[in-house]
Amino acid sequence: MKDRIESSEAIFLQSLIKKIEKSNLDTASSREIINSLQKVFSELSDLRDIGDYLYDGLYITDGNGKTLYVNKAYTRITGIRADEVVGKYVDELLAEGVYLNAVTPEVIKCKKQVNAMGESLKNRTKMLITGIPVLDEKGKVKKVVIIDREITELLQMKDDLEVSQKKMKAVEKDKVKNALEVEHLRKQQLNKNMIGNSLETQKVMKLIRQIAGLDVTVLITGETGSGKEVVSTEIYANSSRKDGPYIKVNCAAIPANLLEAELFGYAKGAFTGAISSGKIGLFELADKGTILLDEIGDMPMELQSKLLRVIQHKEITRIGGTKPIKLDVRILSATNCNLKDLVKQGRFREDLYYRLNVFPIHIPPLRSRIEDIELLARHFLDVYNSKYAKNAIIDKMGFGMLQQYSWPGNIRELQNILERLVIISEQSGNISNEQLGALLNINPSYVSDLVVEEMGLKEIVSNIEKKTIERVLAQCGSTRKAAQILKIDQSTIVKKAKRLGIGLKDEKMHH
Ligand SMILES: Nc1ncnc2c1ncn2[C@@H]1O[C@H](COP(=O)(O)OP(=O)(O)OP(=O)(O)O)[C@@H](O)[C@H]1O
Repeated sequence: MKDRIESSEAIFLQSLIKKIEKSNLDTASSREIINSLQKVFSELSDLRDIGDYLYDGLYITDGNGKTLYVNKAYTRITGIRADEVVGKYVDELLAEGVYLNAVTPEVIKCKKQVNAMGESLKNRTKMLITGIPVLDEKGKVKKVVIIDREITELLQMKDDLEVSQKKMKAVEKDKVKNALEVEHLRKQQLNKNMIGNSLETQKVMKLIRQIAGLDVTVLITGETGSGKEVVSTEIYANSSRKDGPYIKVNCAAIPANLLEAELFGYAKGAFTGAISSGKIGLFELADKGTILLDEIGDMPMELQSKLLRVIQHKEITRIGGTKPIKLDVRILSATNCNLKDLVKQGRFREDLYYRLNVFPIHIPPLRSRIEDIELLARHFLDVYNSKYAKNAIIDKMGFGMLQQYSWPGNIRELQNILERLVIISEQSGNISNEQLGALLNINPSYVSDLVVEEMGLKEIVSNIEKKTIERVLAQCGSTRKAAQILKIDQSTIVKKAKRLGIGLKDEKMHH
């Protein structure tokens, strides 16, 4: 430690001793001088201690760049010990390669404060270097004080900050992307027009157009899967509330004991186990918008009374709450039950039935709007072909079979069957009538009246001939064997194949 200021102390001491020797002083004066020398010593070591307490590195040179002092922090930051530099000129140290560059020469040259960024060659610590000149009364540089501030951590923090800022930006971007996707899906859902060109569907569409804009309560009835939710969405999408919320509640899917809390919410501390802050109900969520109460026939009696009050007073009270909350909600309800029958059986409140049934829309079952079937089937073929990257095709007879089926599950069932057909379809794209028949559980050879009307006997026979020859050829692999099975000449098979457009490529290859 002593080394660090040894040279400057030594010079100072030597000059003092010389002075004592030159001036023949008596012992008392000598003692006095020695006393003051000791005082200076102690002050110097005090200064040294103070320097060692500093957190920043301190490097002091004289006006010629000769290193006089470095503190402990300097060694900590740069990894350079005091004895490696004290007493040496900065130029010397640069030549030795202890430093790659230094600010001291620059400070001496311009006599001004110099700031620079540096990096220790020993331990790669990054630092901010400030060089300050100490000038004498003539303006000459007496000392240069260099302060080294370690900034590795600071730079690391800056890097970390940049990384987290980037992450935050990515999250923000994702949020925007997701919001756009949700909006896109919402629009897609809303724009998903009802498909159907039958007279019955056209009638339903006309009703929707008539009442969508009026704030009337609508009861939508129809068999399961017939499109009640589709109709409800169409009403909402074409109403003045289309920018407000659209809440769908399936009254049959929520257990009866939870339905009340779901619909009306509950107040703070309403019951043990409830969220202490209370819970907003679906009616409140639907404020300024539309609520669809699906499967309304499954609503428990006690809730029916509460719903009636909501409709009459246009306000709700949360469970356990005292304050009624005013609401502006359009109510649409849907059911596949006959509500009138339920009223007769005492399972549905008559007053509520009339309140809900202000405007009824009934959707006929799919089997009674046969004209819609091909259009819907083509639509679902497109949807699932693109979903599964397939090219499934249904021929005229196939459509005939679809029209023949009774569709107890209505459009949902048609949609499911089409999805399964696309999944099992071969690469060639053709869906065989056997496959279709197996899925519908009907005999494929059965020809519907509609097919008869549309195709005529000749085409029906050709069709059956083609399908049969194709199937037998696929089974036995040669025209010769197929001829045996079908009990006709081989040449007839070849001729028919040519006429009906049946490829015999595989067989040629076998020969
Ligand atoms: N006219 C239509 N055009 C296109 N798709 C339709 C049509 N009607 C119904 N669908 C489709 O059929 C499926 C069943 O329709 P939806 O859910 O509206 O029936 P639902 O009567 O509400 O059924 P549930 O009685 O089970 O509640 C849905 O996937 C829907 O998109």
